[in-house]
Amino acid sequence: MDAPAGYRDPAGRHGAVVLPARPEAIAFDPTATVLIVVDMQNAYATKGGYLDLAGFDVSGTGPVIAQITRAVAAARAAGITVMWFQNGWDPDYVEAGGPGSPNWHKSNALKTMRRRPEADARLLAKGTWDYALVDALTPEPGDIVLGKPRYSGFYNTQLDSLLRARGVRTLVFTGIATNVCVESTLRDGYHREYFGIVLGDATHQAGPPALQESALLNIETFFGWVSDVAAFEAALAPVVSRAA
Ligand SMILES: NC(=O)N/C=C\C(=O)O
Repeated sequence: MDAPAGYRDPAGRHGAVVLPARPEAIAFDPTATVLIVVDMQNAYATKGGYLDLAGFDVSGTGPVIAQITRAVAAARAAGITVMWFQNGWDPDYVEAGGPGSPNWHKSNALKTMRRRPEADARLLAKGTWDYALVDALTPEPGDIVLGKPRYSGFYNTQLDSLLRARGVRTLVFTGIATNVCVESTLRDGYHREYFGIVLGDATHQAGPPALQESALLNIETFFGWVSDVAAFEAALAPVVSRAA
């Protein structure tokens, strides 16, 4: 949907499109927006990957992959940069931190490897199948692929510089897990003055379904906006047809 004449996005710019969302519609300028695909790695979305081995249900991730495919296509057609996050560490797990790091104690990947020695040195290690993006989702030239060592994409990465250098103000999120890396990154973005939007049907939780609901409710209440893929496609349609 095009914005009403003279409409400015929340940062005061013209040229915005308006996305129906909860708790209210949000305007964004496609030229100042990135679509972020969070951690769509085998670890999080494929049976036999980390989450599955750690006992989380990944049976619902197929539809999420399909929705992300649609969101990525819509973003590309509208000229929106697509960023792919990959969560994990070097093969020696130096970046994971040792017992002096809370990550060593809380990461269910590290805990699973300690509990299940047969999985050792496989989970979330760069260069492994577990770390790789799922086959169905492939970055293209012009996309940005960013590794990250903790839940938030802002922590110890170049994300903020990459966004600021491109004049980005709005982050549209898809991926896994809604309640962990999506929410952590969106919250960190909020504190850095980025507008965060989650396409809820292109995300999946780690844990019981109630966590999906509560993460989205928390985000829409305190940190950002929640919409869906069909609304994102429809909002961008005029931009795409102008570009064609
Ligand atoms: N990508 C994520 O949201 N990760 C969630 C849990 C983990 O990495 O242990």
